[in-house]
Amino acid sequence: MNATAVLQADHVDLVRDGQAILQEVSLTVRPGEHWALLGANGAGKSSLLSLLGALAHPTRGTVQVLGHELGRVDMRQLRSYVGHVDPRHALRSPLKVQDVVLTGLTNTIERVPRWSPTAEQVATADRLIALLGLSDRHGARWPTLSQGERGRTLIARALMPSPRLLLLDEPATGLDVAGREQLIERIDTLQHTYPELASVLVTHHLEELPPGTTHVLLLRDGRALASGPVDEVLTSDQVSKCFDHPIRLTRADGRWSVRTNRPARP
Ligand SMILES: Nc1ncnc2c1ncn2[C@@H]1O[C@H](COP(=O)(O)OP(=O)(O)OP(=O)(O)O)[C@@H](O)[C@H]1O
Repeated sequence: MNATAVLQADHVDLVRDGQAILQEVSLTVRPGEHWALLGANGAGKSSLLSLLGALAHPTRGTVQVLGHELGRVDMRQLRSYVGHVDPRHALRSPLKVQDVVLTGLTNTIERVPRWSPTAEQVATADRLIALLGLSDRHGARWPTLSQGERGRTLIARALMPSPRLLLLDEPATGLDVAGREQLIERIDTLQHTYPELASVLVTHHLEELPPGTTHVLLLRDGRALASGPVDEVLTSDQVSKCFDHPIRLTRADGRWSVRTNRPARP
């Protein structure tokens, strides 16, 4: 593995029920890099993220997460070093925000009976709650949180064990425009606060890309269409091919927007 890489996938294939979901996908993520996995519905983004988060094994090829090759290490232990933010977080108890964030230390969804955090761990949780803009919701209970507040709580939770890698699976799905903007602002803040942290964010909306995105992998039908620094990969031409639609891509103040590229009217 590349000595400095946080993640390295080499020629990865993933087959499920006889169907090729990923083919020949390679990706190297280094500290401080912020990758976006972009592609249409069904392109294979979440499947790739599940390999990077040590939730599944590749059918062929190798995946190394934090220097450990999947298949040769205890996947459960490896998972505890990766901050994985899954919007389908199945919490049933009405835990307070602070308690939800603290479950990041036990890597469990519910609170572990008879486990209690140290004063230092509680202070870390409070610092992360503030970083994610949730100080005024500190004591609020999970069922009363808005979807945006839940998403930011889960990012704070994922950061509790000081991971070197943060995986974000469609973090802005279902958010209104204010919720989306607050999320992007907080992701921007945390990227500046932890300059060594690497991240991989899955989305199909280019408007949701944080301005700190450094690299992009465009996936189409399970294959990498293009991969590399954001300015080289995010072109109207390549994004049009990725989504199989004529797209005009523009960037302003570090953010992207897309329109259908219609021929000019005579
Ligand atoms: N366990 C599985 N068995 C069979 N097919 C699967 C399985 N998991 C995913 N697939 C298929 O693999 C393809 C890629 O799915 P995946 O969820 O990775 O795509 P995605 O790019 O994340 O899509 P979306 O943007 O809609 O979330 C889809 O066609 C999906 O139906």
